[in-house]
Amino acid sequence: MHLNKAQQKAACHFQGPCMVLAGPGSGKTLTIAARIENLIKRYKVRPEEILVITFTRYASYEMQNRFKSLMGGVCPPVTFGTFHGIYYGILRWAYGFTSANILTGEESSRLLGQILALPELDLKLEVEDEQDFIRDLLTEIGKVKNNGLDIQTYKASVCPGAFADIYQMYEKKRKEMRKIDFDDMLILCHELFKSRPDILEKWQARFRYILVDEFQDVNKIQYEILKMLALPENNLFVVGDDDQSIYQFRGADPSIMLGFSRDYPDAGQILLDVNYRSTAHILNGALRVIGHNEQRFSKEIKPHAGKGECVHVQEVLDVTEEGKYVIEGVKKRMEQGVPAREIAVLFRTNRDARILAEMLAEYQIPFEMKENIQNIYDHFIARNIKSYLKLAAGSRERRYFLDIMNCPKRYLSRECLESSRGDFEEMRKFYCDKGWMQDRIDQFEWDVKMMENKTPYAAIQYIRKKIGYDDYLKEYAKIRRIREEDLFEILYEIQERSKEFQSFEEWFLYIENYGQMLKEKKGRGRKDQTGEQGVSLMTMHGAKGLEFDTVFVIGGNEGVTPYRKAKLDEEIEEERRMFYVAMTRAKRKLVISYVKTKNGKELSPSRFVEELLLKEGESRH
Ligand SMILES: Nc1ncnc2c1ncn2[C@@H]1O[C@H](COP(=O)(O)OP(=O)(O)OP(=O)(O)O)[C@@H](O)[C@H]1O
Repeated sequence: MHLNKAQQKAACHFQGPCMVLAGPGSGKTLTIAARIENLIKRYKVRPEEILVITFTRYASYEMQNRFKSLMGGVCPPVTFGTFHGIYYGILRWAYGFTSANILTGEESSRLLGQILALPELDLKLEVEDEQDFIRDLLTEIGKVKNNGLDIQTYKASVCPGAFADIYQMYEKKRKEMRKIDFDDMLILCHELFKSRPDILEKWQARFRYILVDEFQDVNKIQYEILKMLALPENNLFVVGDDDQSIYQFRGADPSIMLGFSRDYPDAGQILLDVNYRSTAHILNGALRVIGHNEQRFSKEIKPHAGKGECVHVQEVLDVTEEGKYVIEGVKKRMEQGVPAREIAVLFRTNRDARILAEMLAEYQIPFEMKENIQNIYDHFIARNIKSYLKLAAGSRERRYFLDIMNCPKRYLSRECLESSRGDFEEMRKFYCDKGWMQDRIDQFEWDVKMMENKTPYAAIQYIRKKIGYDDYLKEYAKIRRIREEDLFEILYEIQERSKEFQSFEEWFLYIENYGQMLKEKKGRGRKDQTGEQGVSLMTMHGAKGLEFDTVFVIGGNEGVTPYRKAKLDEEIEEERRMFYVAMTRAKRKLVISYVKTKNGKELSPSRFVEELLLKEGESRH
C-alpha cells in the first residue's frame, strides 16, 4: 500500500516530539507501523529502544501484525503494550510484583459489592441495577485516582453523600488484601519515577523512542508518566483524533491533546487528512455534525472514495417500528450480497437495543453482541407480570404467589400463604376474623380469573390498569428514589413485545428460548472468524476502531443521544463525539433512525440528526 504525502511525512519523522492528528479511517495503524520500520531500517535505531503504546490489547496485537507484515514476516524486539501492561512491567521489575498483586476488574467489583453490604457504612441504598451501580462507582474511583484528586473535596456524581466513605473503605480493604487495582498501577509508577531518578533514568535509556496510538484517550497521570519517560530527548510521537475522544468518564482528558504543542513548542504537527474508509456523503455528514463542537482542532478531512449514497435518516413511530425497519434494512442489504459480518447496528446504551435483539432473534437473523445486553425478562417487573400470568394460567405455585401477592399491597402475610398453599378458599379461612381481608382476597381471586382467557397483551393491560400495577410502580419508584420513567419503559417494552403472542403458553415458551439464546451468546463477543459471524450489535463506545460496510444507528433521539444525563457543554460535546465515532464506522451505507414516541410520550429527534440535516443532500423519511 502506498503511503500518501502526510502519512509519509509522519512515517519519516525521526527525532523530537511530534503530534499526528488523524481523521477517522486515515490509516493511523499503517502510519505508526511504517514509522517503526523507518526508525529501524532508515535511522538505524535499535528495536529494543522503541516502545509502542496502545489502549487495548487488541489494538496492540493489530499493530504488531501490521508491523510484522511490513517487515516481511519478521518481528524485531520492539516493545508493544498497553499503558497498564507497560507500567505493570516496570512495577514488576522494581517491586517484584506478580499477577497475584493485581486486583482484577472482577475482584474490584466483588469487593465493592461486599463493602456496599457492610452494616457499619449504613448505606441503606436502593439501586435498580447493582452491577450498573458498582460499575459507576468504580469509574468514579478511577477518576479520583487518575486525576490525583482529593477525596475529601471531590464531588461525586454517583452516590454523593456516601462516596467518600465507600472510597476509603475500598482503599482500606484493598490494602489489607495487599493488592493494587489498575489505576493504582499508574499512581505507583508515577511515584516510583518521582522518588527514584536513578530508576527513571534507566527506563528513559531503555525506551528512547516512544509512540502512542489513540493519544486523545490519555489521562492526566498517564501523560505525566509519559512526559517523564520521554526525557531528556523527548522522542515522543503521538497519534490521535481529538474528535474521537469518548472516554472522559474514565478520566480521558481531550484537553491534553489540544495542549500538546504548548507542552512541546518545538513539536512537529502533521494532519492525516484523507479518509480511506467512508464515502464522501458519509464523511461529510459526520464532519458537519462534529463541526458543532467547539473544543477541537478544526481540520479538513477529505474522502478518498466517491460520493456514494446519501446518509439516510428515518423517522419511525416507536421502538417496535424501528426494530422492524432495521430488520427489513438488514435483510435487504444481505440480499444485495453484503455479508452479515459487514453490517452493524449501533446504539448509545445497551438498553436501547433490548427490543431489537429480541426481534432479530425472532426473525432468525444471526447476530453478535460485543457487550452483554440485559435480558429484560430477568427484570423484577417482567417477573411480576409472568407470575400474574402463571396464576391466571392455573398454576398455584408458591413462588408466583410470593412474587406478586403484595404488588400492589394486599397485606397478605407469608404465614397465610404457607397455610393456604395458594388456595383462595384457605386464604379466606386464614383471615376469617378480618372482614376487610375477605374483600381483598375476593378481589385477588376475581382478578386472576378475569385474566384467564385474555391474550398476554390484554392481561398485562388488565394488571396495569385494573389491578393497579401502574400505581404500585409509581409508589415503588418514589420510595426507592429511582426514575419512574425507567420502570415504565421496561413495562412498556414487555407489553409491546407481548403483542406478538396469542396465548400465555406461547409467551412463556418464547421467554425461555430467548433467555437461552442470550446465555449462549454471552461472552462470545465479536470473533475474528470469517463466514459465520452475524450482524454486530454494539454500543457506540464498543464500535470504536472498527469498520463495517453498512451501519444502522438507532435511537437518534434527544435523551438517548445525547444521553439524558449529559447537561454541561463539555458533556454534550463528548456525546457528539460518540455520535461521530458511530457515523464514521460506515464504509458505504449509513442509516440513522429516530422514534416519534416512546412509552406513550413524544420524543424529539436528536440535535445531532438536525445538525446532520442542516444542508440539503440527505434524505429524511
Ligand atoms: N495510503 C493508503 N492507501 C489506501 N488505503 C489506505 C491507506 N492508508 C490507510 N488505508 C486504509 O484505510 C482504512 C482505515 O485505516 P485504519 O483502520 O488504520 O484507520 P484509523 O485511522 O485507525 O481509523 P479510526 O480512527 O476511524 O478507527 C484501512 O482499511 C486501511 O487499509
